[in-house]
Amino acid sequence: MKVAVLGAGAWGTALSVLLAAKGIPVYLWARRREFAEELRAYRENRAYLPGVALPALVWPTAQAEEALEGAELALVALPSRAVREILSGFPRAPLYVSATKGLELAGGLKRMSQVIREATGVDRVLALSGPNHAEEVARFLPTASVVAGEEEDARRVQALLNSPTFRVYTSPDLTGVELGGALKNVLALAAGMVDGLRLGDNAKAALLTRGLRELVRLGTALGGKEATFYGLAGLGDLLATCYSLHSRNREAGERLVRGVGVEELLGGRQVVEGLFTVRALVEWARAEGAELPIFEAVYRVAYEGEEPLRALSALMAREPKPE
Ligand SMILES: NC(=O)C1=CN([C@@H]2O[C@H](COP(=O)(O)OP(=O)(O)OC[C@H]3O[C@@H](n4cnc5c(N)ncnc54)[C@H](O)[C@@H]3O)[C@@H](O)[C@H]2O)C=CC1
Ligand SMILES: O=C(CO)COP(=O)(O)O
Repeated sequence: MKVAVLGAGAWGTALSVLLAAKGIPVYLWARRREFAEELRAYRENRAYLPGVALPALVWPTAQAEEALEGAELALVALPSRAVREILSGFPRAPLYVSATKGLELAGGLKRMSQVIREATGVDRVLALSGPNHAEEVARFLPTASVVAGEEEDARRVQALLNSPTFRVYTSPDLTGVELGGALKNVLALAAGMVDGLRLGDNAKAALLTRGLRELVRLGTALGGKEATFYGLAGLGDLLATCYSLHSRNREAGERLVRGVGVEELLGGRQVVEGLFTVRALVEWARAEGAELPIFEAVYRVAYEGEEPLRALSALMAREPKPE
């Protein structure tokens, strides 16, 4: 058994640690040769997941052939904007699991499993998503997650990843599981804005509850199942992200209200997926005429320079209506 993990950021590293702890050899692919060498030398990902030792069974490499040759599956933990380009040029794996949380706008909104399928020509693509901060998973704190896709493959991946500290559920709702993971990142930006503005717990609860409603409305319109959005990959991940000090999306929301520009956040070392997702989503929604007031408000603050308080006041001033 050999697994390739593509992407040596926090999440790819945490998943590698998890698999290695189960005795499974992992080839962890990093984009830069010097970085793969650094990982091998220090046996620690000092840039993205400091303080966690890399087990001997994790072999960092920058060579795609070495990572993928003979691998039974590839776990994709790349930033969403890199998935298509990177996988297009790589040798194929028989089975892919997307651990990336994002959306692409290219001739319509695409989920990461669709991007992987298009880039590789491989149909067997699943998604792994849930309330899963890498910092906690890699330290073996109790965590639950969902692997979604075709039943037999989902069961296989469940058996591969499930461990005493990482409980994996299966789901047939690939669309819903992927959308939950991508859309909650936008609400985490909004949560960070509320935190940064010190608007209080009531405001945050209201925003997230109404945001969840918007997420469910959009997610079901895009083909996800309502129940999925109230499960681990929806509400579960929304809570973990919006109330966490680990979350890069929540933190980016705080930084936006402190006046940090979106270009700086987009160009940062760590990926802030919500900023890419909200851009894809709002461009799509405007073209389609879809109404997404909270997602729109996040977009206007991030990309159109609207004052965050003004955007929130506009939400409060909408026509009163039944819940
Ligand atoms: N960090 C976490 O707790 C979790 C992250 N995820 C998802 O996993 C994906 C990866 O996130 P993290 O591992 O947290 O990233 P990270 O922020 O820790 O690191 C970014 C990684 O992306 C690489 N990178 C940057 N630009 C690239 C490019 N153009 N091509 C290839 N690689 C590039 C960097 O070298 C680095 O390895 C994201 O979609 C994220 O939403 C999902 C669950 C948990
Ligand atoms: O998806 C995550 C936890 O489930 C990580 O969230 P951030 O990308 O905001 O850190």
